[in-house]
Amino acid sequence: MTVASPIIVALDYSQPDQALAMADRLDPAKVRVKVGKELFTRGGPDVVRALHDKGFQVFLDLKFHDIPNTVAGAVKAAADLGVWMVNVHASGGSRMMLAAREALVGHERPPLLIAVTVLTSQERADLQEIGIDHEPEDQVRRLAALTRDSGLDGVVCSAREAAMLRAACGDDFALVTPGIRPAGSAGDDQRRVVTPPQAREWGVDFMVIGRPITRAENPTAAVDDILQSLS
Ligand SMILES: O=c1ccn([C@@H]2O[C@H](COP(=O)(O)O)[C@@H](O)[C@H]2O)c(=O)[nH]1
Repeated sequence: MTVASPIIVALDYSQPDQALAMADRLDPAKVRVKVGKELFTRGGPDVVRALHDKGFQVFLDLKFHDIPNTVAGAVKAAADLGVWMVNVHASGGSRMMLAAREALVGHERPPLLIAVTVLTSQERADLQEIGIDHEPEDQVRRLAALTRDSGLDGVVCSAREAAMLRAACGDDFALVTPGIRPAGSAGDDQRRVVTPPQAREWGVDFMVIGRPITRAENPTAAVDDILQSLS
């Protein structure tokens, strides 16, 4: 299935049935879906298989961050599950990312392998309390360069950093951006937020969108409205 749209819907549910019911209201020709920590911990690989059976490409967002050997094994397991994209934390360092990359060499259908830079829920004060004394943008720049030099396919960042990273890392480096909020919608726990049209203008490849779609009265219409705002 070729999906032209940049939207990845975050299926953050406590019950696999709820996630699959939401998937039934979405069109795999219009969106991809994301399985994160809560849903995967509840539903395991079966929920990913069920989404594949419904025709969706799946971003497995487990943000692996561990010693190189452990992360390599986890990334290989994700590839064996047939996911479209998987991620690690760039702050795990280059040896960890190189091991993850290496784990996919020769795989029949390797997923895109990307790394999280600075969570979109974090701002300067959050970095400061863990000993990082500079702006999120500077930390994102540093971790994106490490990710690119480790041979990964792209990063998770805020769309606020997309134009800078596009210039620094080139056109083939995937920019995957959560923290997307249509104008007027609640920011929730996100801090570095951007509207869909602005994200598009700043050059993102994929927009991860959860609550503005999954908690909308009509999720199908919410997707169509966002797509319309991008056309
Ligand atoms: O930096 C990051 C990395 C991942 N996420 C994930 O994206 C979605 C966003 O959901 P919303 O409901 O649209 O806020 C969520 O699953 C996060 O785990 C992120 O937000 N920021």
